[in-house]
Amino acid sequence: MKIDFKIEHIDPIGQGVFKEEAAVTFIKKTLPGEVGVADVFSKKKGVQFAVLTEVTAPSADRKTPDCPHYAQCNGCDYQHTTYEKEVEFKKNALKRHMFKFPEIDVTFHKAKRRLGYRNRIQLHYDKKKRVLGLMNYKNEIVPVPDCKIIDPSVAYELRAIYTNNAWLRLVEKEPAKGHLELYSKDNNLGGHNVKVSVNRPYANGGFTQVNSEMNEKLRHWVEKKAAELIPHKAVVYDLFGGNGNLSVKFRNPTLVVDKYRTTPQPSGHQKFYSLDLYDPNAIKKLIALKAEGYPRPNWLIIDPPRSGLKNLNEFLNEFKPDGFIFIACEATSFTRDTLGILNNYELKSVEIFDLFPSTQHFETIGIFTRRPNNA
Ligand SMILES: C[S@@+](CC[C@H](N)C(=O)[O-])C[C@H]1O[C@@H](n2cnc3c(N)ncnc32)[C@H](O)[C@@H]1O
Repeated sequence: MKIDFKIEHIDPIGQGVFKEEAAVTFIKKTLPGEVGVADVFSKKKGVQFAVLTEVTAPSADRKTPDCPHYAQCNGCDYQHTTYEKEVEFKKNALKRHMFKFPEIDVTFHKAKRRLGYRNRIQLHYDKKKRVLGLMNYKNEIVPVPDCKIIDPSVAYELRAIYTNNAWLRLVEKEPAKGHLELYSKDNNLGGHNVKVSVNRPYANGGFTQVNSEMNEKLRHWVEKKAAELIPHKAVVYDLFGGNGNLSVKFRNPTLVVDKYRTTPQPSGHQKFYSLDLYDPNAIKKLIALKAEGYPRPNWLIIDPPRSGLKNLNEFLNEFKPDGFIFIACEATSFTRDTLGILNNYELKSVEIFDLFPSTQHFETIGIFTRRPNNA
């Protein structure tokens, strides 16, 4: 069904929002004030999603995307405007989304590079259709041989596996449909050590941040904040800590907890513990560690996957940390998980780290400290 739209604003996941009395429609790759035509592909109780077909009155902020696949591919969301505008839309979307929180300024940490930063890409394949690429909104595979957000070494390998459908050889003995992942072992730091894995779990070998340059910036920022806020001898639990990335530069004794025990970086102050933090008994298991000589935490670093940590309040009620740093990959899980704890914890600052420029994603980081009445 075709509809005429006029966009009001951009939401936290990069979609243009068009409001009418009967329905709210979300349309990607549009800009505030733009008028045009879109095709509705999903509709449920006054909420619908549409794909852009024509912009009849473009915004002055619209520009030609750098990537030739942008119109078809679902991987990027902001290449139709400048990076300055992307930054503004992301910041405004978060502020609008946090309307129930105390008025607090949001500090935005921009990326130096908007393109050529990702050190990995995961592609879907279908052998029968001889197609390899990223999914579009209809779950069809769109070939992306010239993807512009991956780093040059991954881009080089990507073009090589597309040339004469070379990828078909890689999946010869594999199921008819599946996925490939190309990843730079040098973490986009200028090397050419790109590996391809076929039908292995995503981030095979353990989670690492896809944007090494911005990850470095984030790590330094967390280190600086920890030095300012966390007393020297305080114990830190780095929950959803992966390989200890965020707490690696701390001086505090730190327990890194993650379900998928990865290769820890050698670092004297960190200990590693493998635990499913979504397990209903996770808190009990953490408490039991005391008997094994792990002191209870005074501060928490919490960096969950997109699904967030719905029972954050249970962790806080049990450990009563003096404070915690919450790092959310989704603004929606940030507000959902932390809104209910504001009686006991004060939100001191909110930052955005743009680890995923050109796309809808960004990291939202809140620092919370315990209120004096929450003994
Ligand atoms: C956003 S990453 C953050 C990792 C780490 N803080 C970093 O900066 O590299 C989320 C982490 O959660 C871990 N994870 C996913 N599900 C989990 C679970 N159920 N219990 C514990 N950890 C989990 C993943 O292995 C991953 O390391």
